[in-house]
Amino acid sequence: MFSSSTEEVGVTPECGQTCGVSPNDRSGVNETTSYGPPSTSSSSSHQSLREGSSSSSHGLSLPRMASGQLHHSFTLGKTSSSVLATTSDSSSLRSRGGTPKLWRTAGSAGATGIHPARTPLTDHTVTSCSSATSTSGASVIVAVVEGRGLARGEIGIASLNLKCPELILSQFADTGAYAKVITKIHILVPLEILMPDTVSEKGKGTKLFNLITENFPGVAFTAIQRKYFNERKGLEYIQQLCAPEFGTVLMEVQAKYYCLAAAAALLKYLEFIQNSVYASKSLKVSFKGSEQTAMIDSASATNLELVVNNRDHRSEHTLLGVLNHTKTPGGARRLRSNILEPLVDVDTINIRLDTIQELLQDEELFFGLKNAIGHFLDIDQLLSVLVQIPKQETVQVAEAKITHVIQLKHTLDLVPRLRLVLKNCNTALLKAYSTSLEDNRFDMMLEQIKTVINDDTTYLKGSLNMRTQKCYAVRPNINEFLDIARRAYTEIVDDIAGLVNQMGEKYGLPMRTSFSTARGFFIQMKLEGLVLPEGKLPAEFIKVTKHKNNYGFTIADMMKMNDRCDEALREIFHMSYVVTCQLLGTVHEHIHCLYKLSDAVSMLDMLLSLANACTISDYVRPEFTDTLAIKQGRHPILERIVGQQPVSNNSYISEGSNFVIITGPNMSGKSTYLKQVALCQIMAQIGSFVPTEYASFRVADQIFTRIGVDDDFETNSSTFMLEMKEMAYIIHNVSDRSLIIIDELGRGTSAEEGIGICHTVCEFLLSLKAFTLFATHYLELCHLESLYPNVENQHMEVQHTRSADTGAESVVYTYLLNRGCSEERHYGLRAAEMTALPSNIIQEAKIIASKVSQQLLAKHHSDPETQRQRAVYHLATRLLQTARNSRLDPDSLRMYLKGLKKQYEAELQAAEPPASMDTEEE
Ligand SMILES: Nc1ncnc2c1ncn2[C@@H]1O[C@H](COP(=O)(O)OP(=O)(O)OP(=O)(O)O)[C@@H](O)[C@H]1O
Repeated sequence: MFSSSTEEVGVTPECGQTCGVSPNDRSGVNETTSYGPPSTSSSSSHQSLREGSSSSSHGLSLPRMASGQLHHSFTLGKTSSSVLATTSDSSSLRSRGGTPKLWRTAGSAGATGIHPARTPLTDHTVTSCSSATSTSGASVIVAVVEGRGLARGEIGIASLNLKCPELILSQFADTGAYAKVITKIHILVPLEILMPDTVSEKGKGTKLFNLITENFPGVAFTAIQRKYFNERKGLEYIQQLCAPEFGTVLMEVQAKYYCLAAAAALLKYLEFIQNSVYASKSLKVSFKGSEQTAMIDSASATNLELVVNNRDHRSEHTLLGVLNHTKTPGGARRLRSNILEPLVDVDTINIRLDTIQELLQDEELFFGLKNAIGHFLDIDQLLSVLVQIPKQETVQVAEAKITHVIQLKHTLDLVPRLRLVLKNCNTALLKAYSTSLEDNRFDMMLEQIKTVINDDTTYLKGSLNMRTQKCYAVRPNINEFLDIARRAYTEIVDDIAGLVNQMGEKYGLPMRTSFSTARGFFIQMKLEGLVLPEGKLPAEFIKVTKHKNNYGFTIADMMKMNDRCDEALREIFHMSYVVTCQLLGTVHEHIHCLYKLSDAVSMLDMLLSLANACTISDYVRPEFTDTLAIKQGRHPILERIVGQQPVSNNSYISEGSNFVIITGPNMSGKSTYLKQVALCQIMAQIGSFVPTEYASFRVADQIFTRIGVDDDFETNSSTFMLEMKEMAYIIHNVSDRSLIIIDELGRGTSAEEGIGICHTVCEFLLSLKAFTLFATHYLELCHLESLYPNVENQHMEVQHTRSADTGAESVVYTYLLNRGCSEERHYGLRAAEMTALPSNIIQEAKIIASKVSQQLLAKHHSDPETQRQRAVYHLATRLLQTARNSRLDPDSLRMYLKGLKKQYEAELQAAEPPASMDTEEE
């Protein structure tokens, strides 16, 4: 069967030379006439390559991490139910039976919560992961360790992306629901999680372990002996592996024992599972505390559909989908991680906004940059493979190495173009990137590469194209045997084209040569208008497949030629590998400048993407003040879904009015409005323009949401428990600079209890300076506005129309937000009227509902505690205003305060029982 990667070579029966592999295409290859003796014996070196000989025999001069670290590869699918004997040296970590002693996996996932199934981490896993957003594309291994005893709650995390050679460390305090750990791991999209084996001793897991296995059921979990979580070893590893330009991280982490311990276990584990080790001084190591970014817990990220759509995981109706116009995998990854962890530093945000503004104003720069960036490959992934030293040398490794050199050349070839585009830019960030790209290491590497690799060798899409590039990558006259092998290869390819010609003529059929990685060369024929001799395919056509509108097949001679072709290629790749290894050895010392390039390309790609989003819809540059003020804000995802501008709304939240209660009937747009505010806030904090006419934000250090899940997939009790857990998390973690979105709290229980919970939660949040938007169906909560000066009631307006024919009333949703509490009553019953419920039931329900609400209202107004609270808050507000505005002299102020005291006493007397005056006297 033909895969979609099947390529047509374009060889027509009359043009056998157009396979793209003709020697005429490669200047110089055919000109080689004298072949001196080989520098190494062709047969012996070839043999050693197959057998996985030591790299030194091929002159591979990349430094190894340490001697004695050439471990055997092993099968990861195997599990061991017991911890093998422990010894300290690394060689003893190797299992005699093939399973290393470093880790253990539980015998049964059910009993312990350990998931024994692990995804083998092979080269294939590394290279086949391409999605930046889905878990299927996961390539990050995370090690997590928690302090014990008094240090419980102190968490150390180390993670390494197999596609990006950056070791990220973090350490922070996290107790209770361990929301920070869970959120951090969610953001990393792990392929595998490592923890010390002590987290699940005797079948009983620690709270953190249970939470992690519950939250990441599809992620492989591996328990590693606790002794490998060794901070001293972690520090040694980092000293050994960290690239010099990131050396300052050592100062940051040297006393952060838990993240160092996690790093030790992670790096030791990676040594075993990957068939390679990281070269010395090659890794980017960074410490990411939680203070530089705003914290968005994973439930909130899900509620707001930041990177995944809740209904359809493949849908692009997410904030990432709206903003993602990136051209490179690195850019997409950066955008995703920024959305999940927006910035908190206003200066950095403004620098990004300046850049976007410049990109929007300067069309030439915008398109120039877009073109330059669009050709870059995944530089992180390239770096990752370049800084790893394979422990085995196989034909695949050799072929991959040549590809990496071609990719490196392709990448470096693009640098001058990028420099040129950035040359005349004005804003700080673009200037900084322009300066950082002036680094002459890029040119030095390219010069060195060009001494060995052909000038026109470049990265191309398509398996045959790349095969050709690899085949002719090394310049002629560098290795005589290579030139001979290439000549042989070219001849075989020409023979194949000739054979297809002959076959076409023999049977009078329109055949053409095709190529796919799986089949090699084969023959293709269009089904359309095909008249077969004797109505069937000739018997010598074998391995026939039918795909779409084509027959694919081969013949015995062609299969033999394919074998000869492969043999010639093996020779070519082997000899090219030796040359490219030597080349990489010489450029290796400069390779770290690619970290700079990767940073520049991913950031520029992300900013271009954000600028691009502004050209699709009308976005404006946000400001940062102490107030959240939005004029005509729109929901960015809804706008994308409906394809036209949704109804826009204003928002205003300030310190003096930091709690907004939003009421309105079902379907009136409350949830949409709440999410819109949070999404605009996040967009602004990643440095994006926002879908409004004007917007000012107060930087939020945390964004919390409590948004109801769909009733149909949660039972009432579990909905309620979830609500309570989410609220508990908010209450424990909220700060004065948080943004909180709460939608329909307390609906998973009785109305009375629901109102009680909402009331108490509101009062707690009202004591903070956090900005809160609280949507509810409990109209009783609107009275908080009269009790607290910082509460403001708003409602979603609806209109009623009556049909002239039937007299039936219907509701028109305006989606407009207005001041005050909703006037709508019993809208739930009105919604029920539209269903098949019998009318007598609805009438009865209306009567009961009206009685209950009258009783509740009367009870509330006569409640002494409510009156006392009202008096206290009136006094507090007046005192606050006086303190702020007063220019009174001391005597007048005293008189004024006495007056206030009398007024307060009078208000208190109206409430029963009388309250003590102690507090007020003070
Ligand atoms: N500003 C808007 N402009 C256009 N359409 C909107 C707007 N806001 C909401 N809608 C539409 O109305 C639908 C219902 O909105 P939403 O779910 O926000 O209502 P709600 O008041 O939260 O309802 P409920 O109380 O039942 O949860 C949305 O799915 C959306 O299609």
